[in-house]
Amino acid sequence: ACKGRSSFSQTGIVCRITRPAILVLNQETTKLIQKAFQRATYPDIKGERVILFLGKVNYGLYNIQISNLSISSSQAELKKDKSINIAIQNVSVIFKGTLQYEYKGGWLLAVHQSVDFEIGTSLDLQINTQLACDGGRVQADTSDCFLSFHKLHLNLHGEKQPGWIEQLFTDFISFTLKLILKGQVCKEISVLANIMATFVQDKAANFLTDGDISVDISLTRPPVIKDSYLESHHKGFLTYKNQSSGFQDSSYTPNMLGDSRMLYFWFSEKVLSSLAKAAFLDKRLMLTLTGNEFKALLENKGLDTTQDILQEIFQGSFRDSQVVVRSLVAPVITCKPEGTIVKSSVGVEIQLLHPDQASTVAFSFEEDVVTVIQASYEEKKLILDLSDFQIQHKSSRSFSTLSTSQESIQDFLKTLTIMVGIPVIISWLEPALTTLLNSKGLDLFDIINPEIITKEGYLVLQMDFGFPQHLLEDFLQTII
Ligand SMILES: CCc1cc(Oc2ccnc(N(Cc3cccc(OC(F)(F)C(F)F)c3)C[C@@H](O)C(F)(F)F)n2)ccc1Cl
Repeated sequence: ACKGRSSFSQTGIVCRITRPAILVLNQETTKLIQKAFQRATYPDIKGERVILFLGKVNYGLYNIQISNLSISSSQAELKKDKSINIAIQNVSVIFKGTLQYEYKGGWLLAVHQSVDFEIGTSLDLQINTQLACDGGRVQADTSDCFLSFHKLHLNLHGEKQPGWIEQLFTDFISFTLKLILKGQVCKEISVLANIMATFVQDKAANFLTDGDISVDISLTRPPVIKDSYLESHHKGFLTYKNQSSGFQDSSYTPNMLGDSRMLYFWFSEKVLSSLAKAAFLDKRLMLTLTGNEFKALLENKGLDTTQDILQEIFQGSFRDSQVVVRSLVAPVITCKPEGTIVKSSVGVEIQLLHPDQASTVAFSFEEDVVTVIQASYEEKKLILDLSDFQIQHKSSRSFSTLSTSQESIQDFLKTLTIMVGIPVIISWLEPALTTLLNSKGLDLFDIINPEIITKEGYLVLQMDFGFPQHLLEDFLQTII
């Protein structure tokens, strides 16, 4: 994935992160930069110089460590078709270590000194991050990384040291130290950036996997960076029991998403349909009600449970029976401005339970159902509203003679499907999907005013968010 031509045609999902989101995410940049400084290792700096009147002096700065680090502020901005530029001001660091030097004094005199030092520095950092695609995964390239030093000041402990040390530090050591700092800190930043990219990729992949069902989120092209947003394009193919099924979808265009909300997710209806298909194949689209639950549902919809037809089907007792509702085919999902349209064929079986005998089917019927659903997400719960429906009676079979006429049976079943069938399926789906999303940790995110919008052929999730502290803590744990 990703090598060569940009294949819009394979894109099933697009994630767009806009400038307002970058500003929120930037709040935590300083923590990551601190981590980079702390992780960096600072090698010893050794050398020898000929010093006037002293001859050849061997010196070395050993065990250089950070003793104090503070960062004042950072800015992040998007550079169209180029990079995410992060500028960090006034990083002030204090390094400590031991300076050792020796030289041959007069003909016998050899001087060997070791003195603790502190080096105070203050610098600015500029990281121009480019996003690329590497084997279908997001890769962050932070090689365009540089430091500019405001000050570099050596402070030697103990009694007054000879002036030539200060000179040596100013002329030479500070130059070497700057090189080392730039090399080590920029290397750590690159390491952290790629650990972060991997972390998000893996978290995202986990988010879109449940049991044998998963969505292939490999990139179909390198992430795109514009002035007001950046976005990644993903296949969105379904993988069920390791069988991947693709689709051709060339419908995404950038103007389908805005840039006023922080986060946008674009889903092709084909992705939704293939998820429904996987759920069907995975035998998830069925639910069983006890006779009493069914009776209670009828009652709270005001249906008369004593009418003949029910008495005949249930043979007088709801108690020893159960109602199995299931999808007979993979539902087909399409998106329209009115909502998400779900076309499916529903089978209902009324089974009589006999003590220590197999249950028998007393009655069964099938209906072709088309429903228009509007989804929303409030208080960390998914809400599915039925905005329209169509029912086509397909067939019904009774395993005992019914006195009621075929005509009125069909009417009754239609009413049953409308009044009970569809509502019970929706009120089962809502918590089931909410539970699934929360099992992935969605409820941990601070999602602000999420909107679920359907248009011709696609669905858009758009939202603002509070910084996912839990995610950063998770991430910082993964890096020692
Ligand atoms: C879970 C959201 C999601 C991630 C996808 O895959 C990836 C893979 C790599 N990077 C991304 N980015 C988008 C993104 C935005 C918000 C959250 C998020 O994941 C997460 F942080 F919530 C994770 F913990 F689940 C991922 C980033 C990509 O757009 C960029 F910026 F790197 F180019 N998405 C594909 C679809 C969906 Cl719905």
